[in-house]
Amino acid sequence: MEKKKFENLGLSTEINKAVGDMGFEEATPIQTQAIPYILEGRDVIGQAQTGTGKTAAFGIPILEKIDKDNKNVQVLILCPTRELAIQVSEEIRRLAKYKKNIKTLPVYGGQSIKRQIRALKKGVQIVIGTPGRTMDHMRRGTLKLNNLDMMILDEADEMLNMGFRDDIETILKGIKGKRQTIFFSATMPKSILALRKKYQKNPEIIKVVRKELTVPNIEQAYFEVNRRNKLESLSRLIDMYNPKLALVFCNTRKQVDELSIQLQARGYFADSLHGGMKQSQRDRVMNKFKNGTVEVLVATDVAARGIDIEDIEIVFNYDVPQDEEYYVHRIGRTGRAGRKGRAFTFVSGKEIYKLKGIQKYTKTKIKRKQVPSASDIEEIKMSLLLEDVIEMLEGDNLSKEVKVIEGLVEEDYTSIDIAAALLKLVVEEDNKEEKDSTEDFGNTGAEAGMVRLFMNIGRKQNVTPGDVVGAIAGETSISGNLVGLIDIYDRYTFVEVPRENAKEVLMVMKDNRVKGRNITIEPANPK
Ligand SMILES: Nc1ncnc2c1ncn2[C@@H]1O[C@H](COP(=O)(O)OP(=O)(O)OP(=O)(O)O)[C@@H](O)[C@H]1O
Ligand SMILES: [Mg+2]
Repeated sequence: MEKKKFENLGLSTEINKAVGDMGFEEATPIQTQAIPYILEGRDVIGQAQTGTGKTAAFGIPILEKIDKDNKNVQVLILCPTRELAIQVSEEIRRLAKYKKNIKTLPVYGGQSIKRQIRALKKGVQIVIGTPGRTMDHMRRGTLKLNNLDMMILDEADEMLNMGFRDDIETILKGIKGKRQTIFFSATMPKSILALRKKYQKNPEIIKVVRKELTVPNIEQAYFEVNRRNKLESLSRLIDMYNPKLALVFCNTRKQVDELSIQLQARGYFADSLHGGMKQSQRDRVMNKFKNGTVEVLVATDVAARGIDIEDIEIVFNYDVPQDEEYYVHRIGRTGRAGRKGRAFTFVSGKEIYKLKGIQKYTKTKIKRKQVPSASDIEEIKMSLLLEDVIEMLEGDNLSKEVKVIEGLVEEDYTSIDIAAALLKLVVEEDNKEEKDSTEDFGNTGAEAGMVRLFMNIGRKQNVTPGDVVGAIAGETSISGNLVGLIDIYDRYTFVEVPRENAKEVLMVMKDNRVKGRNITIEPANPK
């Protein structure tokens, strides 16, 4: 496919420098094709696979076109989720690093509107917003779009979906005069293309998808599992592949919360992300996921589109997605910018038909695989270990170690026996470590020195976090030290307590002694 050096796209030195800092060597095909048209002022529809740099494909030309002496809003970028608005605005800021006097601002719900209003007043040229909050600002008159030159719909098919369409139309109606309109997405269903006449003039349609809609360097597989075995299957696959980060999609908020609690109880560093959470909580979880404190993020489709986190090595569809497009976007959270990735889908009962539909739509084959047994996992761990050994044999200087082994060989041991003994030691050590960490109160998803205890507070009572804290404090000696309650999800909750007090709190929970304010607390024991 056509690739080009950025220097040959006729861009400013500021942009070329920024792009170099970001480590981009060549423009991707969508960038090569879309940038010249956008610079020309044409309306564009761009479709390219997930993770192929669509953000910079519109970000670069808008930065080149901004009039930096004009402090009014010249560009509006609309995104379907808050996390995506934040991310797109960060990417544009990186691209604008050497462009002086260009101000960008993300505006989204859940963040203080006053702060956004203050920032808008100071003069902003590029606004990146979610539809709801953008409309809110337009109504208040704090976002004026009479100088707008360009409007971009990132994830355009989602934005023009029924759910968002009224908002988008209201926004469009509020914009007067000339305007360049640009749509980008990895999926462009026909129903959306049919709408283009309504919103665009003579658009250039750029399509750089190949035969299949999904990215070829993502290994796609499905597992036929009984609903009851999903959790165990997920745990085994995570243990087997040991991904740096994994993203697990469920279809409902309730399922997200339940699963993330069950994973935490099994000792995984897991957490939830969905639209029912407070924005501050969503931000905290996203940051923890990006820095690796959370390794397994369980999410609804709020995380399906656009999110770009390098270390996501596996995407799981714990539930088969409702829409075929969503399959493409969900699995596209891995295998970005040419990296490899894996996408595993759990299928139970009749869902196999949905999977057939997905394969037809994406024009890809999803292979059937078996969930590994416990002994498979040991074997696979061993072979992964041997891969590391081979890598070391090829790359590292081992002369010091070689000398030690030579000493042993002189004592009449064969090098094969020595290697086997070392392998056994490493595997045993590895298993021991795992056991230690599960005995350590099972679930330590917390910061250093803190332990998270998982509990079942019972479904019947209407309990508040205060009730639980109060109840535990009343029965233990650590009232002052009880640090926090991480929310109540349905009938489950966590407390974070200092490590040295964990045993005491756990004992109280185990004995089921806490009956303060009519609450029964016990350590939960999910299957
Ligand atoms: N020319 C390039 N060379 C290398 N990396 C790039 C290039 N352009 C963009 N990237 C990086 O590739 C990653 C994916 O880019 P981006 O998020 O824009 O993908 P996308 O096409 O919008 O995907 P999605 O459909 O999932 O939204 C980002 O980390 C981005 O910084
Ligand atoms: Mg994108």
